Amino acid sequence: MTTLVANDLDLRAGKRVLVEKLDWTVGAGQCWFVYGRNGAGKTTLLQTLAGLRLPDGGKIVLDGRELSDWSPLQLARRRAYLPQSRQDAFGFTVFETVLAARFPWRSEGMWESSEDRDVAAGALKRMDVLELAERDIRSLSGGERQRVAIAALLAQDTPLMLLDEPASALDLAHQAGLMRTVAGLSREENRAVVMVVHDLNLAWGVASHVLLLYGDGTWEAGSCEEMMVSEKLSHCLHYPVERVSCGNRPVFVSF
Ligand SMILES: Nc1ncnc2c1ncn2[C@@H]1O[C@H](COP(=O)(O)OP(=O)(O)OP(=O)(O)O)[C@@H](O)[C@H]1O
Repeated sequence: MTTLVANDLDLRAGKRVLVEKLDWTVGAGQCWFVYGRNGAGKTTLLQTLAGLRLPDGGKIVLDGRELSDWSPLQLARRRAYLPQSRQDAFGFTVFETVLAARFPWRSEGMWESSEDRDVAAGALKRMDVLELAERDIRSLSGGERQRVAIAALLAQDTPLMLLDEPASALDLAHQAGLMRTVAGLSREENRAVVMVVHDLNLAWGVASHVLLLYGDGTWEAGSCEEMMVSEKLSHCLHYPVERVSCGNRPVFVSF
């Protein structure tokens, strides 16, 4: 059962305080959405949670051990991180790209096992890109490339998943499919998920919790029901957001 704890966490960028004294726990089976306007510090937070950047104060503890005490290999088996953007310098195939995410699990030598190949193929299928397996990664559209990147994250098969704007390049149907996948990962597979998304309507029904970053160091964290209310969202996004009812679910609108 994985647990990620931010303890008195400070994040800064130059002279700006992005996050101050964040005390926050992400548990197995929880799905956290992180909201904030551009520059609020969402990516900085995810990079810090992934262990790719040191905190400016406080600490992050994963499964009882401070993040900086984990070896890169141990960490790669515990958490997967989807960055906001990526560049492909080499002409690997889609399948090779996803297979590379299995590297932390290769027990002996450099060669992948049949299990690694099965997991990679399963992740590609789950993201609806299996038919692209033999294509040069550089030939994909933006949305296809994004789905392959998410497949690589799934293939890494970690109890903690950190995703930075995974839905940004996806069409409506694939956004919905991604949200179903994420909901399944947290609810059925008991993974801990932290996700940055700008679309408020994608969160409902998928997120169990929401972290609001107000951009001046302050923050609020709580259940989806508590956090996703007009007043808090409008304050967080510096733009009026109305929560209205549509059938039996709320919809978030702004003009
Ligand atoms: N090396 C740096 N020096 C100064 N400022 C920086 C540096 N790196 C990041 N920043 C600033 O830190 C702030 C937070 O950046 P971050 O990428 O975390 O924001 P974000 O909430 O993810 O934004 P977006 O929604 O645009 O992706 C931004 O204002 C950014 O310009």
